[in-house]
Amino acid sequence: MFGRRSMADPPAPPAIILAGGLAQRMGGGDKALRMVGGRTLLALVIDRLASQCDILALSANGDPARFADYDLPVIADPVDGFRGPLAGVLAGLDWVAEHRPAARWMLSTPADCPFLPRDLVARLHQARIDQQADIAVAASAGRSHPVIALWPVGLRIDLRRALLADDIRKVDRFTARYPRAMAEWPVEPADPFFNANTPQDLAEAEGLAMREPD
Ligand SMILES: Nc1nc2c(ncn2[C@@H]2O[C@H](COP(=O)(O)OP(=O)(O)OP(=O)(O)O)[C@@H](O)[C@H]2O)c(=O)[nH]1
Ligand SMILES: [Mg+2]
Repeated sequence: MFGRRSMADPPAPPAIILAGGLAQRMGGGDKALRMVGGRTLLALVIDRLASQCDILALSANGDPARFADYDLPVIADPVDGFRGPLAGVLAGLDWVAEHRPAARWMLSTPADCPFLPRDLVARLHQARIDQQADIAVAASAGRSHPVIALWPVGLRIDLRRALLADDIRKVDRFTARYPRAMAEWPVEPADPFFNANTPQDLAEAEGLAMREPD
């Protein structure tokens, strides 16, 4: 029947906000704590995700005290020596398996996308169901955003092996091994996946934030 799902809506997933990178293009330090419109990127991401997710956790290394204002669990990357967003995804999946054992899915997003869509989880789940895929990835303007994705928690076993044994670092290279759904968002009036990599991007985000309704 049109407009009706064959299954009950999946419960809101836990989400991991990736903030464990070196932010080299930003000049180093914590990109997540850089300001846009008087608020940190992290605060803006939390605002976008809180109503869509069961619990939020932050993927970051070093002293967690610098994130104390946000009242989130802070999860360090595994110490096996691999780096990159997949290390944060794996740490997140392991954390979810331990702390949310009933959860089947986990959302990942970067900490530097301040305008994430409010229907991110709903549309990723729908894409996964419609396209009969294991992983759902966000896209805009015909480009996928590999770290903005819905992951099955059970994939952590394969992911650990891919990182340790196969030396896989690129998110795309790993997810390409599985049936993968894409959910595309419109870029008008603005790309919801705008991400801030450089100080110039922060200045651009200021302008975009002023046009946002909230
Ligand atoms: N947990 C974790 N997250 C990472 C790691 N590397 C990148 N990320 C996160 O993945 C997301 C996308 O990465 P980038 O936009 O390249 O961020 P970045 O690596 O900090 O920035 P650059 O050094 O300028 O490339 C960001 O939210 C990063 O914080 C990592 O080694 N561990
Ligand atoms: Mg990087």
